[in-house]
Amino acid sequence: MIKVAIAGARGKMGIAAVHTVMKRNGLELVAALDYKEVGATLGELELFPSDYQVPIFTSFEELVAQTKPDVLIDLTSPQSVYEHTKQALLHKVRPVIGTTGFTDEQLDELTQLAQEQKVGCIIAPNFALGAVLMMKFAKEAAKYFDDVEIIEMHHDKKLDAPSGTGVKTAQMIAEVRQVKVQGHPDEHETIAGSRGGDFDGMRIHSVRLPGLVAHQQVLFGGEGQLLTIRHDSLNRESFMNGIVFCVETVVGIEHLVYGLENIL
Ligand SMILES: NC(=O)C1=CN([C@@H]2O[C@H](COP(=O)(O)OP(=O)(O)OC[C@H]3O[C@@H](n4cnc5c(N)ncnc54)[C@H](OP(=O)(O)O)[C@@H]3O)[C@@H](O)[C@H]2O)C=CC1
Ligand SMILES: O=C(O)C1=N[C@H](C(=O)O)C[C@H](O)C1
Repeated sequence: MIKVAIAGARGKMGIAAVHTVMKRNGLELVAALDYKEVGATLGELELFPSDYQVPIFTSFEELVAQTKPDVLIDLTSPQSVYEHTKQALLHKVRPVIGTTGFTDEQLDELTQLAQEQKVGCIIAPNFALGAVLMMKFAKEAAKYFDDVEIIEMHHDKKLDAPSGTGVKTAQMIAEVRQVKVQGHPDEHETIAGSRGGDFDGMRIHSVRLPGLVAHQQVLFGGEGQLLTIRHDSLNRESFMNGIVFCVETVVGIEHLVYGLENIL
């Protein structure tokens, strides 16, 4: 039995993850980590059935001492995720991280820490299988098309831009594409930001609208042709198989993995 703790259990992703872990054979939800006092157990919150007698902690040290989790799933916010991941690694609790918004420096530090601690850690900018395939296909296409624009579209409650998936897509493409400044060399923005974020000359555009969940198009342009690779997550269930896969995988590794494409 893998003992799991969840940070962010009250959130959109957290609620779905709590139900997923509670129902999954071989996983046991032993604790929730919150930053404010919201109740003694998840079952006391209106969000969950009353028989979800999972204790809620605001102190990670107490959570570890009392419930001894094997894995911490983090689905919180860009502000808290780095510290949660670091604390988990220091306590030898394996992090499975869905929260996005890491800086490159933070990823480097956590990679090093996981190595030193010999503790498995998975940071997955996107848990949905289709999104991982979209990124892989985009990397393949970029070998042949070096003009590319990424359009990521999310619900309007999202805190970080560009999305973790948008950044990861650009990073994967950059592994096979030379830096190239796109568009007209003399182009000029009459409204700042019109051409999107610049990643090695690729442009990333972030759309935020109520009604959206998580969507991305990667557009490649060539002489007389366009190639569009698109993925849509229509609900948060689309991420749950990936979370379970990561929890079951992270207990068998001793280093940090950034991106599901490296372990699928
Ligand atoms: N990797 C993937 O496949 C996916 C990743 N995500 C990412 O997951 C994260 C969460 O997304 P989502 O569920 O939509 O966001 P929500 O805002 O719905 O949920 C986040 C939850 O975390 C809580 N929270 C904030 N800070 C802390 C903290 N320090 N400790 C414990 N809980 C905390 C919030 O509480 P409160 O509101 O009271 O502050 C909230 O309940 C985002 O970074 C998002 O980008 C989302 C979907 C898929
Ligand atoms: O905030 C979200 O919703 C999502 N966040 C992740 C990201 O930033 O890429 C994954 C998915 O796109 C949903």
